[in-house]
Amino acid sequence: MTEVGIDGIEIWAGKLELDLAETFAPAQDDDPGKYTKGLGLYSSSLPDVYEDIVTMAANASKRLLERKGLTPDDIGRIDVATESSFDKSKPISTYVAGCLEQTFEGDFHHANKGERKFACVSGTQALDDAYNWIRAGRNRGRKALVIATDTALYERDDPGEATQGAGAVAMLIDEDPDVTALSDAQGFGSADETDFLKPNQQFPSVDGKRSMQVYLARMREAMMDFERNGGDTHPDNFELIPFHTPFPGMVRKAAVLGYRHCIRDTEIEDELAEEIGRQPRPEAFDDEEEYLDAVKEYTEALGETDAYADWYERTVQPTLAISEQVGNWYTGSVHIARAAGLAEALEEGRELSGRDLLVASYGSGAQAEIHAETVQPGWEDEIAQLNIQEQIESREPIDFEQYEAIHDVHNHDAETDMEPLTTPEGEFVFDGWGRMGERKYTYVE
Ligand SMILES: CC(C)(COP(=O)([O-])OP(=O)([O-])OC[C@H]1O[C@@H](n2cnc3c(N)ncnc32)[C@H](O)[C@@H]1OP(=O)([O-])[O-])[C@@H](O)C(=O)NCCC(=O)NCCSC(=O)C[C@@](C)(O)CC(=O)[O-]
Repeated sequence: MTEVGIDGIEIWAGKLELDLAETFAPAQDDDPGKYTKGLGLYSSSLPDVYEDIVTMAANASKRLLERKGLTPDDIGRIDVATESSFDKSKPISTYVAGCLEQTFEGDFHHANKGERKFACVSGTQALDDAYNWIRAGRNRGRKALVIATDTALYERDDPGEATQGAGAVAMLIDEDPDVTALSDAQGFGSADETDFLKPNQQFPSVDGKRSMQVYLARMREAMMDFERNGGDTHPDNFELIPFHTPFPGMVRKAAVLGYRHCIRDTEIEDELAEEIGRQPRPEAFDDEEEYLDAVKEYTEALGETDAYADWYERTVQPTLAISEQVGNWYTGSVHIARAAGLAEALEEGRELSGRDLLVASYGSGAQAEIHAETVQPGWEDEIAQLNIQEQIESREPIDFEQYEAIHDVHNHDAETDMEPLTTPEGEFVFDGWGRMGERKYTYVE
């Protein structure tokens, strides 16, 4: 059967840079180590005055379509995943198509457009929808444009403020893809949770500590479902494991638990037995608390082993290279983790073609999804085109006062007037309001 998957990726980062250790930590009276060592974050990317989820999505998409030599006629679907939508009826994909039609010949009038919502996991769900549409043979030779775009802002002084970020990831989904082919096997872990939600409000209500527990619980469920579904989870069989990355510290916590789960009853557990013993099994304990204490002790010891450190260094650490500089991009987060991992692998000259990735997506509320992807022969050329590191380096650093003002600019309830801090060039910009309250966009040469 023809492979279906990601044929191209482009990333657009918000143009402003808030340095967490140098600028944010002192203003919050915090030790910088909380951000850099604890959360694993160095800076956040934030949108300038003229940027929003539409401009970032349209700018990433324009670059992707141009690079792939495509016209609107080649696109049969535009799916946008976001949890920062400003419109409860008109999907963001229509705004994005409107932008692109300003610069491309033709239009997207025959493309099916929509918007996906399930917190951060909706980026992966949109990918899934596109995959299923092509697999069902309803695409008539056309490709799907899947975009994950968010401005992840929290209420000022919410603990989540440290993890903010803004950016978009545009992905082209097609037959015979150049980057990765998606597998059919999937695992889900899904439950009605109230850990992070936005009931008719722009900024989330968050129970941060609980959200971390829910993330871990749903990931575990998804992993077990994936295994029941025939999915292979032997840790040595994956070159990279991109996780949803609200902040790298969260992934550090998930990775050691995942590794413990996946080495159980494998030769890796046997080889480590001499050093740290075998994993505690519940049947060996009369008391659940004693069992859980033993598991905690084993996990801490496992995290200190060379076997774990080598595995983490090879499969997980490379996926964090973008997130640690840009923060949480919600729906785009796991997709920048994939791109970061592939970009690091390319730089190191790793041969990944034909090898597998295990992709672990998550959205609060809450649902985790796990699937495998196989890296395709064209991945090196595709990944070499990414310019996200240049974007990160050329962001405009902002001081705390500017940060406070820019947070207000993007706060739907605040009235503020601020001059942009950067000058747009060759990109779509927000250009004021239309007669029905719609946002308007224009292309700046
Ligand atoms: C995550 C919290 C709760 C943390 O906020 P907090 O409570 O202010 O931070 P903390 O005090 O727990 O410190 C964070 C870590 O830094 C350490 N630390 C402290 N000081 C230092 C120091 N000097 N030197 C070194 N380390 C230091 C500290 O020990 C801790 O590490 P841990 O104990 O957890 O390993 C907050 O940022 C938050 O509420 N974030 C938003 C929610 C979130 O990101 N949850 C993640 C899971 S849910 C998810 O991923 C879904 C999401 C959020 O993306 C939304 C969606 O799906 O739509």
